[in-house]
This record gives sequence, structure tokens and C-alpha cells, in this order.
Amino acid sequence: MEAAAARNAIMEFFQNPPSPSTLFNAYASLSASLMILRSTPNPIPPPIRRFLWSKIQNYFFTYRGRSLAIIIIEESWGAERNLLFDAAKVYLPRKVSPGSLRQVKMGKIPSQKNIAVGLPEEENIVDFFRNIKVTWRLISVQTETKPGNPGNRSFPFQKWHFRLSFDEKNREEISSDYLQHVLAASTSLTQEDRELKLFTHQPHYNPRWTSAYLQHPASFDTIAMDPEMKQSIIDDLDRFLSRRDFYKRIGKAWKRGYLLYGPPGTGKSSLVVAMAKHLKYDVYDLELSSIHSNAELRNVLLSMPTKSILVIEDVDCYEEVHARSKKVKKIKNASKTLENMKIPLHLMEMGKRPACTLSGILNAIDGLWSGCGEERIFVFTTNYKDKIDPALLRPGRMDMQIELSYLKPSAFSVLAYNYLTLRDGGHPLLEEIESILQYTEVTPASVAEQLLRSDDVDVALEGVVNFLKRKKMEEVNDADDEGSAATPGNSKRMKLSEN
Ligand SMILES: Nc1ncnc2c1ncn2[C@@H]1O[C@H](COP(=O)(O)OP(=O)(O)OP(=O)(O)O)[C@@H](O)[C@H]1O
Repeated sequence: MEAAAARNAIMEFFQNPPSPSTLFNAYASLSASLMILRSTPNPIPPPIRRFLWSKIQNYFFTYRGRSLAIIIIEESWGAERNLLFDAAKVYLPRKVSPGSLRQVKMGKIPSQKNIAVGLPEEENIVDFFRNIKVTWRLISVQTETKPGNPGNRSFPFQKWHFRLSFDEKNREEISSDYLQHVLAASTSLTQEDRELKLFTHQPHYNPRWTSAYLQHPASFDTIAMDPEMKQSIIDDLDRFLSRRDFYKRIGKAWKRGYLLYGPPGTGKSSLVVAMAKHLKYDVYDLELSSIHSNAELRNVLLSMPTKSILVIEDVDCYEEVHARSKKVKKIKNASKTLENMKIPLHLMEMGKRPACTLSGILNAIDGLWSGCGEERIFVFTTNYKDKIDPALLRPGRMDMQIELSYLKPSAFSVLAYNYLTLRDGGHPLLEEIESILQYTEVTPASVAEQLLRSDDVDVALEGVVNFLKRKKMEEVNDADDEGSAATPGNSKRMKLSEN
């Protein structure tokens, strides 16, 4: 009865607010009472105080007549990413109405026309489904990683989850139909006009991947390469996309590996971008040096969503993947050097940073765990294919090996069109350039650089001709030097000068 009277008094207070002077007097006497209370020992023990306070809160501030149902959607589900969480991240920004929130995130990137609204943390986002009100909230909890990494340091670790609340009586409808609707809507939004992203792995942090929009302008239209090879890559990607049931039927994980190899500046990175744009997949760029164990590599791969491309660039730079015969030779040489330097091998080993092993990499792309997270593409790039252990290159791991070579005449016509809008036969110098290219080794990057030097078509093409002639002369001189260095007299001279 007394509590009901107090509630009525509170309602009365809000409906007929008192005058400012009455409020001021009440505030003054309340402050005085609190000062007196604070100076005397509190007679109620803290646990009882907390219990009473929660009862008071429940009584006065809970809306009667309905109870809330809560669903928590965490970032990961077991060891894998939670697709529902990812779907909500795509779906919800469209539901944010900036006017109704205390704090909103807004931003714009060069490739977007409009200012975008981001997903705010710790704010209620309201959505309606068949007239049912659903309130979403993105919540982050900061913890620390367990030490166990090199240096035994702990790192900040942030975990996110969504908290959905709605009327209990709609539980059935929300947990099945509504969540299915969120999944479906996010899929169509993803396919529609989503900007592709480039993710980089950041060790010891959560999220494990940070992203930026993929702004690289390359596409299959702009890549200068043999037209037949280009078409065969596009066909291979399309076949991969359409073969979900096929992979299931033959009992293989739905994934494909590509090795892109060739000299620097021949378009390996550009081809990765073109593949991502064609498939509409995000790119996950992984530096193996940031991985400190096989278990970490497996967890990093599991934290990638489906429909993604994992790229390990310049894979030959990691000793872990070197051909075993070369590795053994290297270790033998290293131990000989250590012997000469009188440094015991175990001291050298102590300074070595822990890393994943070749077998860890093979298992990650082709082992038991590779089946988790389907619709994945692995791309490794290298300038030196022969340095890589053949185990990594066998079909099933690297299903297609693509050589990006020096510029061929047929590929030059793509550059001529892209840079100068010149079609075949569109300029007298094109023929000369294409004939020099047949016997000169230049990268598409270096010719592209020449084409950029002038807007005037004649000047730009003359620049290319001169550049190619210079390159050819250098090649001839180098060959002459090698030839004369190989003659007996010269080798003697070299030996003498070495001594
Ligand atoms: N095949 C190509 N077609 C069109 N442009 C190219 C091609 N190859 C290189 N380029 C130009 O050269 C630049 C560098 O190319 P890219 O980074 O793709 O080469 P890369 O083979 O990955 O080199 P690296 O091995 O040094 O990483 C590109 O931004 C592009 O402008």
C-alpha cells in the first residue's frame, strides 16, 4: 500500500512538476539530510542494501504487463565466426536513424557518394518485424589475452556481442522468422552494393582483422595479360562459384587455391584485386611472420568469414615454406658458419622467434580444419616459385598455378587501350612496339609507367619505343658481359682480382 502511494506520488511529480523555488528548497534539505546520513555509520549492511535497491528498481521502473526476452549473438560460434553476428553487422546500419540516437558514427570514403552511418556501440537500434518491436544493442567487453605469446605479455582483447530484446510473447517468431530475415537481407545487401574490404591481420588483438575499403582500381578489364589466360582464370572462378553441390557430392571442401608467380611488377597483386572484384569477396591479407604457432594460424583462418580470399604475398620470403632440400642445405651452411664462429646451435635456436611450420600451413589449407568455413579462396604470390616446397604446390592446395610474365604484344594492347584509349592499329607506333616486345623482357609495370608520362599519344608512345630500345640494348650488353666473363682469360682475371 505504502509503495503504491509512493509510486503515485512519483507519477504526480512528473505530471505536475513543482516550481523552481520549491525544487531548490527540496534539494537544499535533501543535501543536508544526506550530509548527516553520510557522517553517521550506515546501519544497513551492503548486501542487504543492494538487495533492497534492486527490489525498489524492479518495482518502480519495470513496465508491468510484459516481460522481455533477450537473445545474445556473439562474434564467434565455437571456434568459427558466427554468421548471424556478421549478418547483423551488415543489416543493422540501415536501421540506424541518426536523429533518434545520442551518439552516431558517420563517415565517408572517396569511392562512396554519400555520407554513411556506422553501427554505434552501446546504443539502442530499433527495428520492426511484422509490427513487433526488436531492440538491438552492440556491446563490447574488454578483457586481456592470457599471456602465452612471445614475451609473455598480455594484450587488450575486445569481444563484441549483440543483445536483442523484445516482448517475450514473440519469442518464437523472432528467434526463427526474424533472424532468418536478417540473414537473408544481409546476403542480398552484401551482393548488392557492398564495398569490398581489405583486411589485415593484427596479432594478439580482437578483432583479429582490421579493415579498410579495397580502393585498388585493378580489375580484369585493366590487367594486361594473355587474353586466353585471363579468360581461363575468369572461367575457373565462375566454375568455382557455381559448384557448391558438386564439391559436396565429391566430398571435398569448397575452396580453391591459386599460386601467382612471376617477376616483380607483372601484376600479381593487381590480379588478386581483380579476382576479389569478380567474386565480390573481401580480401584477407596475412603476413605469416605475424603468426607464432600452428594453432594460431588455424584460429586466424577460422576467424575469417566465408566468401573471402586469403592472400599470402611473397610467400617465398618465409623460410617455413622453402623446399626441404634447400632448407637442409641452408641449415647445414648456417651450422657450419656457427661452428666457425664458435656459437653453439642451441644458443642460436634460443633467439629464434616461434612460428608456424610447413605442416601447419599445409593442414590449415588442406587438412581436417580446412573444411570449416567453405567458399574460400587461397592465393599465394611469389617471385620465386622454385623456392617453395612442392608439397605446398600440389593440386588440392594450389589448384591453379598462374604465371604472370613479362609484357607480351597481346597484353600491351590492353595497356594501350586503358592508358591512351588506343585500339589495335590505332597508331603507327603500335606495330613497332609490339614487334620489339616479342624479343624484349619488360614488366607491365615499367611500360605502364612510361605511358603515364604524357597525355599526348605521340609523345607517350615514342617514350615507350625509346624505353624498349634502351632495355634491349641493356640486355645485349649484359649478355656480352656474361659471355666475355665466361672466357678462360677473364675468369683467371676475376680470380686474380678476388685474391
Ligand atoms: N599485368 C598488368 N596489367 C596492368 N597493370 C600492371 C600489370 N602489372 C603491373 N601493372 C602496374 O604495375 C603496378 C604494380 O603491379 P603489381 O603490384 O600488381 O605487381 P606485382 O607482380 O604484384 O609486383 P610485386 O611482386 O613487386 O609485388 C600496378 O599498380 C599496375 O599499375
